[in-house]
Amino acid sequence: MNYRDQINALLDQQDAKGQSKYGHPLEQSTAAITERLYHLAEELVDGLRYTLWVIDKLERRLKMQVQVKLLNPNCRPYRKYIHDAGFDLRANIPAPIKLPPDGRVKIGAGVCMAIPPGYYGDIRGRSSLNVAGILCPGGTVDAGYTGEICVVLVNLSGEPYTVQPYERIAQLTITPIPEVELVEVDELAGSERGNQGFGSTGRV
Ligand SMILES: O=c1ccn([C@H]2C[C@H](O)[C@@H](COP(=O)(O)OP(=O)(O)OP(=O)(O)O)O2)c(=O)[nH]1
Repeated sequence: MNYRDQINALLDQQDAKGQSKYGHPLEQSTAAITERLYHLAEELVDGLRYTLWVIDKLERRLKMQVQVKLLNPNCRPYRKYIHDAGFDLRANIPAPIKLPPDGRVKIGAGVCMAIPPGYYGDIRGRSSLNVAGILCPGGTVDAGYTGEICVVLVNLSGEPYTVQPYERIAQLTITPIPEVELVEVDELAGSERGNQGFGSTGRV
């Protein structure tokens, strides 16, 4: 019997006017039903909690765990929404840094990560900074690299840019790498594109 049926069965013990069908005084009958309903509600909440706990456990089984060591508690990699591709990396700097036009800088992100074999950390720009002309040329964090992750920024905005302490300056995705073996040959198998590249297909 589901909970709704159990509740209705309890209520059925009283007639439409609230009188007990079994001859118990009204107060006694109502108190007994209310108490039983409280117990049902407790069982329901308990069942719900357990279900959520099991869902969480099952979901964790699907997740790859990556060890993270924070060099600064303000630099925890940040993901605003659970399905975001990247974790934002922050500038681990105690004071603002001025980046002149055309200047470039390497900034520690205050975090080390043990990226598992078969994956790499792909450092990419944030669109908000890209559009402002503060570009991250990208970087590769190899599995096995345990030093501080650093971010390179280049100022192509034409104006000075001040990087603030703990500002989110780039993002890092954890990206799978296919197993690859390079096989040396004298000639590559032919293809339609051949050696045409660098704009050979035109602009439009
Ligand atoms: O933007 C970057 C690029 C690299 N690294 C770290 C992680 C990476 O595993 C290591 C080496 O990077 P990469 O192989 O790109 O540099 P390299 O110039 O080829 O140096 P190495 O001779 O150390 O491989 O430096 C960063 O923290 N940020």
